[in-house]
Amino acid sequence: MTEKALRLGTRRSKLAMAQSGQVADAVSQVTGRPVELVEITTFGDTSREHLAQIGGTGVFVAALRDALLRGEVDFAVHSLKDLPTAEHEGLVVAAVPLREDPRDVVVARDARKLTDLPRGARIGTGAPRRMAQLNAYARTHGMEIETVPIRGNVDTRIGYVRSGELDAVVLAAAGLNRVGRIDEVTDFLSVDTVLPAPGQGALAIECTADNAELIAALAELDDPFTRVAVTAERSLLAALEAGCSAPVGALADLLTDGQTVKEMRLRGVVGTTDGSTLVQLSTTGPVPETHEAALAFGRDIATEMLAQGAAGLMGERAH
Ligand SMILES: NCc1[nH]cc(CCC(=O)O)c1CC(=O)O
Repeated sequence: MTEKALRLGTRRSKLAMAQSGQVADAVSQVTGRPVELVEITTFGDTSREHLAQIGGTGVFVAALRDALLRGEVDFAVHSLKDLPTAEHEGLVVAAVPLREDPRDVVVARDARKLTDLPRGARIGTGAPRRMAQLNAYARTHGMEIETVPIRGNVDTRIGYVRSGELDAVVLAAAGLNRVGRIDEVTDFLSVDTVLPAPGQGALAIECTADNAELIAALAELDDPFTRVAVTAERSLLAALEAGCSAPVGALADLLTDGQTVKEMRLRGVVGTTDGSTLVQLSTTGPVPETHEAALAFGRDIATEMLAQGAAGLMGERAH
């Protein structure tokens, strides 16, 4: 006798299907139940407009959440960096699994690294955060680059390089890993060069708040430090009142002394897309032991960033 399958709501994109498939296997293991993928089309999948022009956060997320709240699916998997920072009534993030590589990477023609792209190289990215930091890096390293706004799935974006239309594109390592194309990376960008988006590389497994049994089972897939880190990063983002398409980077990591964990470091950056101005900050402190403490960690650095003029740099975010 087989138990009733759990329904996992997922977008249809290759990346969403890959990460949903991986989570489905893990959930099947901890619950002992089969997991069935239910495809849901989102506004983000059908809109031809640039994400930055759509403006609002979470365009990919809304349809999945509607399906959860209507009871059409039992849980959903989101890329944490695409999840709005505000909590959603009636839903809970039941697990944040261990984060994978948070870095941004370059896929360039002729196996080039960022530093050996030709003068005037055209680099594709739709993210103001990436534009701001790439342009800032170019300015301070005597490079001439042109950032070109693009969007689309991994295949489309890498396609611009293969067709010769662009010299390089910048993507998240985690996404390429999940769709099995990490071998095409020609440069892993140091987070000192490009700080990733808050939550990049991490997933959120969400279900309805009344599903106690599933919440308890999913808790086994939670990685406590990843959750603390992304909570602090997202709190920074929220305190800057910036959305997912804002030019904000943030990354929390652990500072260790040999084997002993000493402190948590949280780095944040915000800038203008032309890279002429960046506000960058880094703070360290005791690893937060509560959700509240993780939120405060992010809020505090955001306050400092605002004091250094961060707000004025985000005026361009809406359109
Ligand atoms: N912006 C879209 C997006 N949302 C999540 C990922 C994959 C990486 C992740 O889960 O953090 C990507 C692709 C990318 O930025 O290259």
